[in-house]
Amino acid sequence: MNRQVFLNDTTLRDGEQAPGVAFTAAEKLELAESLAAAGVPEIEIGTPVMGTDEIEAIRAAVARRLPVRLTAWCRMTSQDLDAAIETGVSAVNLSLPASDIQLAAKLGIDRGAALQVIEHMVGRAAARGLFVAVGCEDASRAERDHLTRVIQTAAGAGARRVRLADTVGVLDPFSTFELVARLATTSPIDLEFHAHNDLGLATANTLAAIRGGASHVSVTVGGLGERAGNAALEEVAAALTVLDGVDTGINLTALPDLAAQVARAARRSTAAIKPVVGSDVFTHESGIHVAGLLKDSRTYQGLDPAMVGRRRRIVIGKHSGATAIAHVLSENGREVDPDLAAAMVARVRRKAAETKSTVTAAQLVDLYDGLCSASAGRTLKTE
Ligand SMILES: CC(=O)SCCNC(=O)CCNC(=O)[C@H](O)C(C)(C)COP(=O)(O)OP(=O)(O)OC[C@H]1O[C@@H](n2cnc3c(N)ncnc32)[C@H](O)[C@@H]1OP(=O)(O)O
Ligand SMILES: O=C(O)CCC(=O)C(=O)O
Repeated sequence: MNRQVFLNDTTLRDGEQAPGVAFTAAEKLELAESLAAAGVPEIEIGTPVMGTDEIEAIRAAVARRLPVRLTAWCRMTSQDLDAAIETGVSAVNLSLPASDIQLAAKLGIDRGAALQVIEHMVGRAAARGLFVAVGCEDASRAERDHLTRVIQTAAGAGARRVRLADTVGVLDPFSTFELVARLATTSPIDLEFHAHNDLGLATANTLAAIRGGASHVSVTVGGLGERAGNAALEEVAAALTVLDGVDTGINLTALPDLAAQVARAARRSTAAIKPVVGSDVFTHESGIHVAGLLKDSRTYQGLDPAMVGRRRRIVIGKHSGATAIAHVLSENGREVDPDLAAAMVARVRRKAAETKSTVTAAQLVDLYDGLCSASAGRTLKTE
């Protein structure tokens, strides 16, 4: 794909909306600095209307003059916009529901009234010299022609971008592509897609949105966010690089540390199998895989760990074969006697099954030395 894609990281806004997550002002600032250092071009920094603490935290981030756009999330109300203006940010995302379900239940207004609110509030924010994005909450369940009218109204009033949110995570990559492609053909301004991961499709939908014409996508570190979270920054950045050759400007090698920093501040652990940043995603145990990898790493490696600042790791366990065992033993000063290889595989398998764990290098050496002694004893007896 030959065009630029911009990541809007919302770890500090939607990420912090994850249950029980509460970043301190200092953590918010440190995370904003790390995100900027990693090359993220835009950060949704928070929700000013939450009160003075949030306003102060955002103000502190603004004062750092980081080389990123800091955007404040606002409902489409004067109260929210005024709070955002107090923070000193240069950009706001003014959000209004787009679906009939949310317009009726939350605000008690219809589509026509929603368009009037957009025209008025976007005009007000733009007149203050702010970069204005309009957030269409629940766009995935909105009537399509209404979305087109929202985009036209927002653009006419001075908005520079419209964000289409799959707020409850009900799109799949096909419906995402269809939605975004349809709107992109007539949109006079940039489109952003904001995914949620309720069905495990956030990253896939984000990639589909980009194919459909979205120039911007919302992401969070580790996918942290409401309910099942958002599209993970590290997954989207790595996938765009590996699959589409798109340079997002993100330093991929910074992602593991960034994920650890967010996990610490969020008091959340990172799953071992979490793509890109999980502890085990570049670790191999299966005999067939290790034997292949040792000949050519491309056999079982779709993402080069070095690309994201990680290293391949080989461990010994229930599924190890003779090649892997010989390899690890050789690294630990033992050259395996070919006559003992099969017996060694059986011993390793038994040990791993008993301990329900991997076999450490020290344990492996012990097992091998024990096997050698037993074998030497048998030889002596037969002589
Ligand atoms: C999908 C998303 O992620 S949306 C973002 C969600 N983020 C948050 O909720 C941030 C944290 N929230 C808060 O701190 C508080 O809810 C506040 C400060 C925003 C509002 O607090 P309160 O005044 O106590 O309102 P409360 O939380 O009870 O209800 C939300 C109100 O916002 C209104 N509202 C919701 N979305 C919008 C919108 N886009 N535009 C205008 N009003 C809206 C609701 O209708 C409701 O109004 P009501 O009290 O008249 O019914
Ligand atoms: O309207 C927006 O800006 C997006 C809000 C959001 O986080 C969502 O709808 O999931």
